[in-house]
Amino acid sequence: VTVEMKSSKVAIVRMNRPPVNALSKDLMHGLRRTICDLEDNDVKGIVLTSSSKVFCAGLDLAELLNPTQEFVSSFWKELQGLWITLYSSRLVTVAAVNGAAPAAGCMLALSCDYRMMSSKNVIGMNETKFGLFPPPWFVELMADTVGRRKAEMLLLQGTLLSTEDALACGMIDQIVE
Ligand SMILES: CCCCC/C=C\C/C=C\C=C\CC(=O)SCCNC(=O)CCNC(=O)[C@H](O)C(C)(C)COP(=O)(O)OP(=O)(O)OC[C@H]1O[C@@H](n2cnc3c(N)ncnc32)[C@H](O)[C@@H]1OP(=O)(O)O
Repeated sequence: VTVEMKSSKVAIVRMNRPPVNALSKDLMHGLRRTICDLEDNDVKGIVLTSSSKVFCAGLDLAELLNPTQEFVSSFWKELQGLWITLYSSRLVTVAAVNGAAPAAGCMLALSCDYRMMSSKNVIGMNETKFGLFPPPWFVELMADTVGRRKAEMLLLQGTLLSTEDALACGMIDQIVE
């Protein structure tokens, strides 16, 4: 995770884990630590973005291949901790979604106060496409953002929306070129 101060009050927080910013336990820990440190340093707002062409590919599936029970438990704790920290942060949080944002990548964006996204990208929770259903707090984030019925349809079908469709249903707030 890298931090660039745009002024004394606003920080650009970039996920920097090539190639796709898959959320490993370490990346989630780094993001949470960074947000907490900025909160402690009188910063007012952050822009969460990526230093590569993918915003965030969701959970690191490689790390979740044959994990120990202990690892799964600590991974899960880190994921919940990151979500709680970002969602409940006192900072004004803006997601600058500058690449694909599937699954937990979408969760990160929806946990922010405002979402801008570049065109020709995709965002959504596609978990059902690989036989899983998103955790309840992902579901609530989606329902709070686009409405319960729309969320139900998107989640059941594991839809990844284009930038334009995401704007149309309120999943994002602005398209930025
Ligand atoms: C703690 C226990 C948890 C258990 C879970 C149980 C319950 C919860 C239920 C579900 C929760 C799920 C949340 C998730 O986030 S799951 C992750 C879902 N993510 C995806 O489906 C995205 C998959 N990736 C893509 O679609 C594309 O890679 C992407 C559009 C992001 C980028 O495309 P691009 O063409 O640029 O790059 P690729 O060539 O496809 O990939 C490059 C490289 O990166 C690897 N990779 C991609 N995504 C992941 C990933 N999520 N985790 C790990 N690695 C990933 C890909 O394999 C390539 O590797 P290599 O071939 O170059 O070695």
